[in-house]
Amino acid sequence: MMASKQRLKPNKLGLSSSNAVNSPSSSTTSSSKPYVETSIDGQSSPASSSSRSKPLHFHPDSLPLEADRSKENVTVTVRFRPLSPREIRQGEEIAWYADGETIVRNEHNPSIAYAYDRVFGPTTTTRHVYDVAAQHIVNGAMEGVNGTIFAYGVTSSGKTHTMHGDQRSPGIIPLAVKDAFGIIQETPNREFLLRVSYLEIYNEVVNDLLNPAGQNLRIREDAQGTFVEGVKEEVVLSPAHALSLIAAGEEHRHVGSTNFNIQSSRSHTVFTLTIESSPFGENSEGEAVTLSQLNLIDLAGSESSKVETTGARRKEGSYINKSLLTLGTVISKLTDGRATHIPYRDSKLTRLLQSSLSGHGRVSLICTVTPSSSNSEETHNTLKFAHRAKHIEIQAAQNKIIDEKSLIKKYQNEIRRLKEELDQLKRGIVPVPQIKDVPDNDLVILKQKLEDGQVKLQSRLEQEEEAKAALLGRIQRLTKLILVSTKDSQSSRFPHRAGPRRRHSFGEEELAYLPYKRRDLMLDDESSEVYISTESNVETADDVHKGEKKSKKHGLLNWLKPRKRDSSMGALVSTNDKSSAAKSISTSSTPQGENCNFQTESRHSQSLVTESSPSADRLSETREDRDILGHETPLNTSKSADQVELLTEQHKILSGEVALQTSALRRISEEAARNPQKELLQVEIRNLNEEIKGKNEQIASLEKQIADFAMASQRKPDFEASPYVQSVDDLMAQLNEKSFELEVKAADNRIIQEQLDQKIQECADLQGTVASLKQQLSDALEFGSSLNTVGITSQQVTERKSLLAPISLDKVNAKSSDVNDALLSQEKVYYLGLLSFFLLIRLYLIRQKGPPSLPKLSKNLWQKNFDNNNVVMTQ
Ligand SMILES: Nc1ncnc2c1ncn2[C@@H]1O[C@H](COP(=O)(O)OP(=O)(O)OP(=O)(O)O)[C@@H](O)[C@H]1O
Repeated sequence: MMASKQRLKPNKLGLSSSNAVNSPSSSTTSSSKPYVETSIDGQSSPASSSSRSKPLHFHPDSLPLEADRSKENVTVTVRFRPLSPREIRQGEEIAWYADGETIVRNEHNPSIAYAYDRVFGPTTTTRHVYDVAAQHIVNGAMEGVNGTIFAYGVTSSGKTHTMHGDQRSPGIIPLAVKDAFGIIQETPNREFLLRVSYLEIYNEVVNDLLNPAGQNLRIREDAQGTFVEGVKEEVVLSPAHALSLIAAGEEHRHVGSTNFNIQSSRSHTVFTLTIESSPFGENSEGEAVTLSQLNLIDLAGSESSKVETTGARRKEGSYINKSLLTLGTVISKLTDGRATHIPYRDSKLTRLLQSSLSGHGRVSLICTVTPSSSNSEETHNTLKFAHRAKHIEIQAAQNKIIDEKSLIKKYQNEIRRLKEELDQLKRGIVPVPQIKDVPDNDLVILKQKLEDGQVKLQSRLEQEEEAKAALLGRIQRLTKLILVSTKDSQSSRFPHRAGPRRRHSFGEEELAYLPYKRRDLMLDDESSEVYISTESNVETADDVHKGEKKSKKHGLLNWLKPRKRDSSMGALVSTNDKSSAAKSISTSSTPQGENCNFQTESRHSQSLVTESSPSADRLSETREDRDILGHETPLNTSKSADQVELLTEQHKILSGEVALQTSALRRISEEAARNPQKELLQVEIRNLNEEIKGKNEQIASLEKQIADFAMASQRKPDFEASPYVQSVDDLMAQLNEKSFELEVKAADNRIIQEQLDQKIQECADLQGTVASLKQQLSDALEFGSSLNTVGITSQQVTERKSLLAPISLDKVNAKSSDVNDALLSQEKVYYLGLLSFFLLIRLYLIRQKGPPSLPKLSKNLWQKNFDNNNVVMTQ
């Protein structure tokens, strides 16, 4: 309908539609053609004001570090959507139409017309809109120039369709994300770090869509402009990764049903891609970093007072209208040379867009409009808004580099520092002193030394291994975040991306993050096919389908390899080395991915990597895998850990996908329950169920692989080849040898020790005997007084006592043989003394009583003997 309308109304100015542009440069120059028709508000058309836009080419090497400012205007385009089934049924007429490529004209009053950089009719595909209205902004952002693209229009005019799109027609956001990664792929001489944030402004409150805890965030300002404090930023590694984050964020976005749109956006969303890049390769150290932001904004739609809303919807609507009104005022003031105060602070939206609107980056405004007569007034307001915006001048400049703010610099520095630490650690492994030189005479000391050495060595090795593993892990994690092209910068045929860029079709896993059919659920939308009936849309669907077919099982999740490892991390594999086929693991996380089984791939055709075919993507994956699995790389020490990390990463992503699809399934099932007649929903449910099943199978397979890796790495340590391991091996051999010698000597030692123990025991026994004898002696001495009578003086007793003085156990222990000798001689003396003592007592008793049987003669003789004996004893 609209298409035919457009044909019926040829361009009055003869602007041929063959001028259709495919490049941003032509898009901005297209409006330089004179167009003097006066618009309804009496202003001259803004068409000519954009002529200062310059074509953009990406020459990373020639990027000036200082700002290269040139004046240009906001790119303003208008996109018509087709009449909706409801509007058709209600017999709505067309009130506005696209007259050629740059003019919007009023059907009822043809003199009312506005010119823009480009006007897209209802049959135009989002891809085409992207090429004209967005690609140059994305290019600029990748060069270091901030960019903002936003869709503005009344409710249900097609903003979300344009910015997000669905699986059949991906929107500006997924296309921009895809393009950003495509640019990295084709820029081998720079390395990039990409991170994303996603927030919404709902009822004048800023919420973080990537972090449900981040509610009511504050907008702050610093030298670089306004920013949201505490918003979560995620480093992204692939288009699918970024899109999965958006999809997850969308789950938290406020949407609600209105009279016009069953899924109307009730909040403005801002998706920000922060891009850092620095030269890559030799001698790039210390080079400057560019940092820029690409803001992709899906505004909530302004609502006409005719819309019957109540309660929460009305409140939301008034917040939405107020913020859009402020946006309009800000834009008016910006274009009014006399305005002194720009009311950015009057709404969160304008406050957030302050840097962009005040001319510090490129801006593309895509105004979505409906042709229907019932919305004629709102459409006219949108057109006037777009008209005003066209006058905003911008001075886009490449961002100055602020090192402290640059994450890529921080990571690069940290990687460098960690590598130095790692080198130091490697150098620090010195062989332990040669224990052969230790004299053998002191067995105990030797044994002690060896034991100490063994313990120390063991703990030192453990510590060093832990430190090394931690360092390597950190280096790898950081390195993975920095993206570089899989192209060889030396051999690249296009060292500086010039000419038309290849177009990357969407792989299935990227599409998986887009709604199957996002918002074709307009009220009374009976035939969802109405919107895809135009030839261009069919073409898109075909494109996508072809893309799907081509990239089936060869998704682009790991489309780019993370930064190549440099020599200290492990040399890059020679991609031309056909001889060494490497075992590779599929890193695809496509729903129909190949279960990550090992497969052999020859490492040929580096050039293929530069092609856009999914197989090329596949090759880049393979190359990454080789780096990780790398039989060639000295990073063997961590390959298993890497693989497990990779598989775990895939596991996480797949689990995320399953969670998302499960929630989509829930929503669609609810919808199907409400509309049982809609067969399409049933088909969708079946498809989703199958996909979820397939992914669950993949998850199970990944889990198995992770477990297998864990077991394999336990069985086979990876340290075999390193010099570190060799020195450890030498030490262990030495240690074993010495341990054996020690065993032998320890056995001898044990025997000697046993003998010694025996002697000590004997001495102890003797000492016991001595003690008991001493006791007896002291008992006997209690008879001291009576001893005097037999002629033994106390001095004599003392002398004898000293003869029997206690024998120190310590002395015995120190010199056991001497002690034994001494004891023996002391024993003799002691026993003699004792014997004499008993004899004396006996004599004394005999003398007192006399033996009853002794004859007198004998008695005298005994007395004589006693006297003699007494003389002997006293002498
Ligand atoms: N160019 C288009 N081609 C086909 N269908 C479109 C187009 N633009 C919008 N639609 C359809 O129109 C409906 C409303 O679009 P959409 O939800 O994108 O509007 P919106 O401006 O974002 O609305 P709101 O402000 O209420 O969120 C959707 O069903 C969408 O699929």
